[in-house]
Amino acid sequence: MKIFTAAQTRAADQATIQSEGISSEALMERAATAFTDWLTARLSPKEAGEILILCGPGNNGGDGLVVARRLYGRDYTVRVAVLPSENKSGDFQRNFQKLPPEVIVTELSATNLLPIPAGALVIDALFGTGLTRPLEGLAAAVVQHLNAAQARVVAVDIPSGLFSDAPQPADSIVVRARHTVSFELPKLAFMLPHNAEYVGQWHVLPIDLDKKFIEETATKLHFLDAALLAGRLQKRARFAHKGTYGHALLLAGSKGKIGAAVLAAQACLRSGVGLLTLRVPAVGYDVVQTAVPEAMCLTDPAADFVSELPDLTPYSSIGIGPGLGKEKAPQQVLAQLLREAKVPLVLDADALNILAENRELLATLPPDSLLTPHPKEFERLAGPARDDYHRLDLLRDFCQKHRCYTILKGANTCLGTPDGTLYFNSTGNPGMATGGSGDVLTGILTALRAQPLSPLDAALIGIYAHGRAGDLAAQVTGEAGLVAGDIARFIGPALEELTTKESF
Ligand SMILES: NC(=O)C1=CN([C@@H]2O[C@H](COP(=O)(O)OP(=O)(O)OC[C@H]3O[C@@H](n4cnc5c(N)ncnc54)[C@H](OP(=O)(O)O)[C@@H]3O)[C@@H](O)[C@H]2O)[C@@H](O)CC1
Ligand SMILES: [K+]
Repeated sequence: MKIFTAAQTRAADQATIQSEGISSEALMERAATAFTDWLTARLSPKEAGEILILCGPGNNGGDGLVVARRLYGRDYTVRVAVLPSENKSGDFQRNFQKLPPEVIVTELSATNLLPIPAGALVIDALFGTGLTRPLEGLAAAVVQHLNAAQARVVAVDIPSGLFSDAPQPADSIVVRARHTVSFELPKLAFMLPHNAEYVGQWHVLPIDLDKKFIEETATKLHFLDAALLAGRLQKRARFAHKGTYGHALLLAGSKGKIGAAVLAAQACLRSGVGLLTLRVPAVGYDVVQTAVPEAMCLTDPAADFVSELPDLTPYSSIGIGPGLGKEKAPQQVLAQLLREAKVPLVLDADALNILAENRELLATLPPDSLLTPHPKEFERLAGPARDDYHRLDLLRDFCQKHRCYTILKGANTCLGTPDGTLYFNSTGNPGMATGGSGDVLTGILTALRAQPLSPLDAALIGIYAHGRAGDLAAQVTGEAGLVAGDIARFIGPALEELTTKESF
C-alpha cells in the first residue's frame, strides 16, 4: 500500500471528486459513513453510552458532523461540541445545517470545555490533514482537557494536533487516541515510534478514492503488506534440486554466543535454502552438529571466535554477524569478506558494530548488501537522529551513499533502499522484542539472497515473513512466551502464504 503525504491525499480526494463527478460533500459523506460503520460494528449504543463528538472548523470537523448525524440515526446518543471559528469550511457549514435538531450542540470556550467523564467515548474530529501549525489557545486547551480525562478516544483520520508527514516541536499538544480511523491509505505519522502514544491502534478504511490516480502517483513511501508482495515469491519448481535454491554460508557465533549461530541457521533452513554451511569457532562444533543436523559445519581453527574466512567459491550468499564478537579476529574476517565476496551479503549485529568502529570498511561494502541494524546499531553507523523523521533521512542518505539495503528494525521495521524508497512493515508483534529475533531475520535473509530473487524482493519478503512468522507463533505461545526459535518454526507457513498459487 502506498503512503501519501497530506498534499497527495488532498489531490487524490480532488481526483476522485472530478472523475466520479461528485461533490466534496458526497465524498465526506462516504468517508464519515465508513467511519460510522466501523464504530457501530464494534460498539452497540449501550456499550458506547453518550458519545461526545469534538468538531473543528474544517472538513475534519465536517466528518465529525456527518458521523454525529449518522450515529443519531442509528439510535446512538450523541452530543456535539464545536470550536468557534470565523472560518468554517463549506462542507462543515452544510453538514451543520443537516444535524437533527435533537442533537445538542455546544460551542466550546475557555470557560466551557464540557466535562468529560472517565470512560466516555469521544470522537476527535478537531483537525485532520489541514493542520498547518501546532495547536495553541483554545484548541490546545480542549485537547489538554480531553487528554486529562480517562476517555475512550477515537480519532477521525489522524489525532488532532499531529502533523501527517512532517516533524513538529517536541512539546506539541496532540490528542492521545486509542484508535485512529483513517481513509484509503495510511499516513507516514502512523509508522513512527514516537507517535504511537497519540495514534493508538490505527485502521484504514477503503473509501474508493480514484484508483488510477493512486496507481499513477509516485511515492517513495510504502506500507509493506501482503498485497505489495503479490507475485514476488514463486512456488518451488517441481524438478527443483538442492542447487536450485542456493548454498548459503553463515559466519556466526563465538564462545557463549553459539546460540545466535544456531538460530540464524535454523531460520535459514526454514526459508527454503538448498544447502547451508556454518562457519563457527571450534567451541561451537558439537552444538551446531546436534542442534542443526541439516547444516554442514565448517569449524574455524580458532577456539572462541571465527578467525579465518573459508574458501568462498561454493556459496551463493553469505550472512555474517550473529554472535560473532568484535575482537580483532572477526574484524579481519569481515574486512577480508568485504574485499573478496562476489555473492550477496547480509550483515547483522557484530558485523555492523565492527563496521561502525572501522568506518573505512564502509567504502568496501559491495553494492546491494543487506544490513539489519536495530536503532542503536544504526545510530552507531549513521549518527544520532534528532527525531523519527531525521532518522528516516539518515536511513535514506545511508542507503544511497553506500548503495545498500538497510533494514531498520523496530515496531514498524523500515527498509531503506539505494534509490531512497522506504518500506514500513505491517507484520510482527511486541513478543518479537526478544533475544535472537534478529538472528532469525539474518537467517531468513541469507536464505532468500541465495535464491533467484532480486535484493529488493528478498528484503521485502524476508521482513514480512519474519514478522508474520512471529505473529503465527504468538497465536500459540502468546506474546510474552514467544522465543526466537518459535519464530523460526513458523517461517514455513509464513512463506507459504506469500507463495504465488498455481493457476489452473
Ligand atoms: N478533501 C476531501 O474531500 C475529504 C476530506 N476529508 C476530511 O477532511 C480533512 C481535511 O480537512 P481540511 O483540509 O478542511 O483540514 P482540517 O484538518 O479540518 O483543518 C483545517 C482547519 O483548521 C484550521 N487550522 C489548521 N491548523 C490549525 C491550528 N494549529 N490551530 C487552529 N486552527 C488550525 C484551518 O484554518 P487556518 O489554517 O486557515 O487558520 C482550517 O480552518 C481530512 O483530515 C479528512 O478528515 C474526508 O471527509 C474525505 C474527503
Ligand atoms: K482528528
